[in-house]
Amino acid sequence: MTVEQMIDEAIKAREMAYTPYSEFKVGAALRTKDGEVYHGCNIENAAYSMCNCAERTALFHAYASGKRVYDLMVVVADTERPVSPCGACRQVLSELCEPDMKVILTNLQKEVQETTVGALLPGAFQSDDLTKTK
Ligand SMILES: O=c1ccn([C@H]2C[C@H](O)[C@@H](CO)O2)c(=O)[nH]1
Ligand SMILES: [Zn+2]
Repeated sequence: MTVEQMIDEAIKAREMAYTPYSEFKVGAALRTKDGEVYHGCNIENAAYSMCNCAERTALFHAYASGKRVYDLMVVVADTERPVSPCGACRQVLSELCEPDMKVILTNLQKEVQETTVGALLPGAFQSDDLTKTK
């Protein structure tokens, strides 16, 4: 699937969002190395801290389906500039995706900002940071 098709997939995924509190819909499309596409949308909750972002929905869907290697995520929202992923999603992406994986941030006008997982969160907390002194 091309980048242009992936953007359209993320736009379609956005329509599935459940956002009664923020009314801010976000969509994500994650392409696996073997060419499959997993969709995500944000899903909110009356207990606000339980809201799950589109990026994590897509990644957890792919991971739970047994897919482990990804080469592109597209994220879209109805924003003036390409949408900016939150810190929690940057952290989760840095755990489960390669640092050089491409991430395309966009909006409904299809203005594109291209970045990578590593560039989104330099200095991410990683498993080797769990090493204790004794
Ligand atoms: O990159 C982003 C930014 C925000 N949200 C969601 C979380 C919440 O449901 C709403 C407002 O923050 O948008 C995402 O899904 N992805
Ligand atoms: Zn997020």
